[in-house]
Amino acid sequence: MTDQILIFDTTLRDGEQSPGCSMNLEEKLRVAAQLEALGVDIIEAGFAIASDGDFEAVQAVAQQCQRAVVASLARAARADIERAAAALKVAKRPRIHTFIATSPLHMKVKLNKSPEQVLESIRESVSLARNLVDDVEWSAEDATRSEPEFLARAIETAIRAGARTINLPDTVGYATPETYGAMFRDMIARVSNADLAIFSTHCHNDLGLGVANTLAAVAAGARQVESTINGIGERAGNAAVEEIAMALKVRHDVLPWRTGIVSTEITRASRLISAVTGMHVQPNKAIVGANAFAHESGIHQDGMLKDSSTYEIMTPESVGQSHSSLVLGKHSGRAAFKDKLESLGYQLSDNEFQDAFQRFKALADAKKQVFDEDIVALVDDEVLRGHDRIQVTEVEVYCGSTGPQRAILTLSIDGEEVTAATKGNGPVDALFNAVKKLVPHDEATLQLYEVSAVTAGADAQAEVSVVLAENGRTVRGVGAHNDTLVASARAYVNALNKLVVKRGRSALAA
Ligand SMILES: CC(=O)SCCNC(=O)CCNC(=O)[C@H](O)C(C)(C)COP(=O)(O)OP(=O)(O)OC[C@H]1O[C@@H](n2cnc3c(N)ncnc32)[C@H](O)[C@@H]1OP(=O)(O)O
Ligand SMILES: CC(C)C(=O)C(=O)O
Repeated sequence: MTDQILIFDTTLRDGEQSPGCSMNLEEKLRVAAQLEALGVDIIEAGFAIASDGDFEAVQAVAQQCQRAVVASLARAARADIERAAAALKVAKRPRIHTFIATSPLHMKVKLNKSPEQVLESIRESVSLARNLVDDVEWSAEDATRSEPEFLARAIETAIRAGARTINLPDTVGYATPETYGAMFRDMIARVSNADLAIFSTHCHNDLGLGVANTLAAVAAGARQVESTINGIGERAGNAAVEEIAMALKVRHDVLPWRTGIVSTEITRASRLISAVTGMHVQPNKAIVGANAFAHESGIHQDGMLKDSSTYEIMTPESVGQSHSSLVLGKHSGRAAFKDKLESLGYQLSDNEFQDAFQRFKALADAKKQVFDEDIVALVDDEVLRGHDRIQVTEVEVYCGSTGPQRAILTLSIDGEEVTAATKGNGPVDALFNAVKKLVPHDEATLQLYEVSAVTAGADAQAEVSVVLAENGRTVRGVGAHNDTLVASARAYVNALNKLVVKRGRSALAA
């Protein structure tokens, strides 16, 4: 038995059955082009009878595809099969994929047919399809809830009628790896003409087992797998092609099968599907999630900096991503912080580094994500005020709709702490009055007070600029903090320090 697994991509058919994921013709053509670049073997382009739009899409994809087989789905009904054949007329390699349910529940309740009538439908539909195209796939819908005895008879009938691919879907995601693998082993052994067909998997993710079930079926002899990009599909979705392909690649030691998937095209395919369907990939999704190659915790980041194989079982490049990322947050340690500072062009002394790290940890505690701009603001702020004689130690502000607003400010002046409580017309005014009370500078006037956010988000750091003028001297102070008022106090005091320097080294008062 070959070790090559055919990849049947049904993003354009079952994937499109995800609520809200309809794609227009132009989008389907772009997706089909990317699926060919990705190296899938069969593209299920749609369900030709479903609508004129679906017919046109199947036809256009069939016309465009150069290498992949193009399939259309069809019920066990003459009109469906003839419509599929018509849409596929222009295909280089057409396939009709016809299906009917084989479980007692579906046959009785949904189809209102006896098992014998279903067998007759299989005979008729597959024969008709075979008269129209050479390549016919037959699916036993709800195979995993079908009686094994009857399922085997149905498969035998489909193969005898000319189907060369037999798909045994877990339509409602009910199987487990053990039961799904056992079903394939059982059918391949039991069906007398099984050797004439390729057996195929089609797994839904209702219990989150789609990929595990697919791999179990491959181990049991399936040689085609049906899946979708990003795992989109009816209800909880289908098995994700990128997960299957990478599992086979990364764990080839225990999963000794190959696919034609060009893994470096995976990320491009995933992003295209997200863009055209508007269905975003969850960040922690395997292979293609935004966090799949992102590391936040210090111990992992330290390991990654020493050797990426400590915490990555595949490289981001192997799935088409440019690099891993070390995301700075409250779990990060010194190694990652130092690496980030170096990449931003900073060379700090040991003391400066330790101070900056303390402040980074405090910021990370208060903020969900620390961006590069935050680090720049934080370090610049630290370096700027490192030698200031007047430092902001503590800020407390009481504000609200009923004034006057009040501030309690503690400054350290040449190492000595002093505190003042003041009122003002607004919290910033109250704060600046406190500075004036602690370090009188009556001749200085505030020329500018400006606040901007360092990054996006309600928890962004504020960067404040203050310009003070005194007797023809103008100085600008800046301050950054995730509390705008603390940033304001720092900016004002930074400007004041510069004024003191301009006055002459020892003169705190004008
Ligand atoms: C497991 C799967 O994913 S199967 C694919 C599911 N995908 C889709 O259904 C998307 C496209 N579907 C459609 O556009 C429409 O359902 C159509 C055009 C196929 C059919 O539309 P309608 O004729 O209005 O029928 P409707 O959808 O209401 O009901 C389905 C009919 O198909 C019958 N049917 C279901 N499966 C099959 C089958 N494999 N073979 C034959 N008949 C079937 C049902 O018994 C029902 O027949 P009834 O009307 O005599 O009771
Ligand atoms: C039509 C078949 C292949 C299907 O989509 C399913 O059973 O889930």
